[in-house]
Amino acid sequence: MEGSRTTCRRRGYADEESEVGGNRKPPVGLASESLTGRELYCRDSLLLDEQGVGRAESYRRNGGAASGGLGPQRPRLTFLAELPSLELRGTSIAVQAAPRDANILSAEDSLLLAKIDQFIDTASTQHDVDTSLIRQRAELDHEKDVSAALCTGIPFEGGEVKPASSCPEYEFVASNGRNLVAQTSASCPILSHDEIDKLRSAVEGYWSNQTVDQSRFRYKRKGNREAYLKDVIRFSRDISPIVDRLLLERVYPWVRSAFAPREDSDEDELYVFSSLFIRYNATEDPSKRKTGQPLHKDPGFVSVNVMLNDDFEGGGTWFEDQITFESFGQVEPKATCPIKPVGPGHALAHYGSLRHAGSATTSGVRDILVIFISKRGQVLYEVDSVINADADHYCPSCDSDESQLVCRMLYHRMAIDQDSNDDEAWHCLALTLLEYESRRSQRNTLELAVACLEHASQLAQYDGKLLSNLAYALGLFSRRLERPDEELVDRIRAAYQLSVEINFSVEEAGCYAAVDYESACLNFAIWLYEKRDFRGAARILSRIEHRFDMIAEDEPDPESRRQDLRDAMELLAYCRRQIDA
Ligand SMILES: O=C(O)CCC(=O)C(=O)O
Ligand SMILES: [Fe+2]
Repeated sequence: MEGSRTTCRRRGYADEESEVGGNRKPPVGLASESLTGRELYCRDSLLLDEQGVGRAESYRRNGGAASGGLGPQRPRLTFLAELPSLELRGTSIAVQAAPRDANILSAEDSLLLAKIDQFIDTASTQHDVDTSLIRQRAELDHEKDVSAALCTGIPFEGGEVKPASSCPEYEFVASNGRNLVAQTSASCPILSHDEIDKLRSAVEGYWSNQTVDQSRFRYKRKGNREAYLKDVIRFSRDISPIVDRLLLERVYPWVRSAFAPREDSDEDELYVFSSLFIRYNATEDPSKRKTGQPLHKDPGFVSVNVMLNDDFEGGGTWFEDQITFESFGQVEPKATCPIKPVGPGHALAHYGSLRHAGSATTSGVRDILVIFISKRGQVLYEVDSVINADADHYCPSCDSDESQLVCRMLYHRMAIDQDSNDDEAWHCLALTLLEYESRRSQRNTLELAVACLEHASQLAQYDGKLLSNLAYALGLFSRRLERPDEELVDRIRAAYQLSVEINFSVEEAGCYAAVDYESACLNFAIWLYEKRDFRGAARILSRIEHRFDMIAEDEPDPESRRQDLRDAMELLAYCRRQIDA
């Protein structure tokens, strides 16, 4: 749940003034900083931190969902297969589907990884970083996760192979032609009405027993709540048999059948890494901004999302893969319609690594139970998510910012090792390289970062944030060239354009993407302004002209969003004056 990759933090590496057309001055009235505000999205924590909790909890609080591709586990580094080709021409991008179910790299990608390894190797020697400690720590963390899950009393799958009859009937909801989301069939709810009633009243009891609102999710709205399943069980023991039955007789057999043919090993055993009741409450939301979750990946292997009621409007889960290139420019139901289970007691199940969002509940209250299923033996399964969440303080032994950055690079590199199709691992690695580059300019760092971003964009064709960062990095790259060629300029334009359209589609689907959308528009416009394309810049900026009213005070950082919009409006006014002149 929660968290996701929404946050944008201004990064300090874009201090250049415009050099286009000999105009080295910012436009009248526009502070030079605002022109340098090309942001790199960073995927660090969105949620408040707290000490002394197990990782499954701190994960949610820290916004670990922001990150790590925790997809199906695959063997470590294997080589050679085709990755999709990304062609950017004009403003359209033609992409072939990524072969997600193979952890395989082309010779070219292996070469890229070898260069990255060499880079990290040199940097860790320079900064005296002990890379083996990092690996050990990740393994230890995994052991702690499993022990913490054992302590909850929530049952693990066990070794016994269940009869086929115990698996609920289900069908796949095609997502871009691939079988990635399953839903239970109409005749086969996984919870009865009676069970739902018991679970909901246990949660209500748990909540009403809390003297203070303990919710720690930053995206929470007034009236929204969440509760860990394990805490609710501790509060109300009589729901234990319902949970046991749900997991042992329904959820585990379903996840097995749909996503995980059984391997012959204990290590393969499924367990609940974390599970939460979530209440989206649109009736108490004073901002009327509705209530949902921004795009994110989940921790673990497969997520099961159980519907507990249906007397609300809006809501549902929306998957980034529902976007198609054909859908831009038109409101296409397939792209904008979130998926809902067929009724209360029914569920969706999807790979945790499939980026998704909770679409806004527009009226009433929507209750769901989300269950994050992991595999016992996947030592590094959570590496990337936790690193994303904890990147800045994961390595207390690092005594400098640079050595921290080297640690982060290594973490992301480990995540790629584990799942070479983890687009966010490539993306995060690129951002870390860029940050390192901004502190310590070193040959080839920018090139490596761009190559990682390109690679990530082949794996995740519909990631608006990624495309904006790719365009930004390519922009940095092109400034270093004496004469950037047309093709590069076209690529930057196409990536920005696509980022804007994708973020627009995400909003159309009822999901929160405001900061991403506005930043993509602003960054694109700044780039166009630098090219003295005032009309183009004005066209893009006019898309975000009337959005001040959409900012609510309970957003994570309303002031920085307001500042971005102010900058955008100043630039828009300047561009319009240029057009009129
Ligand atoms: O609201 C939804 O359906 C999405 C929930 C979700 O993605 C989560 O809790 O991780
Ligand atoms: Fe989720």
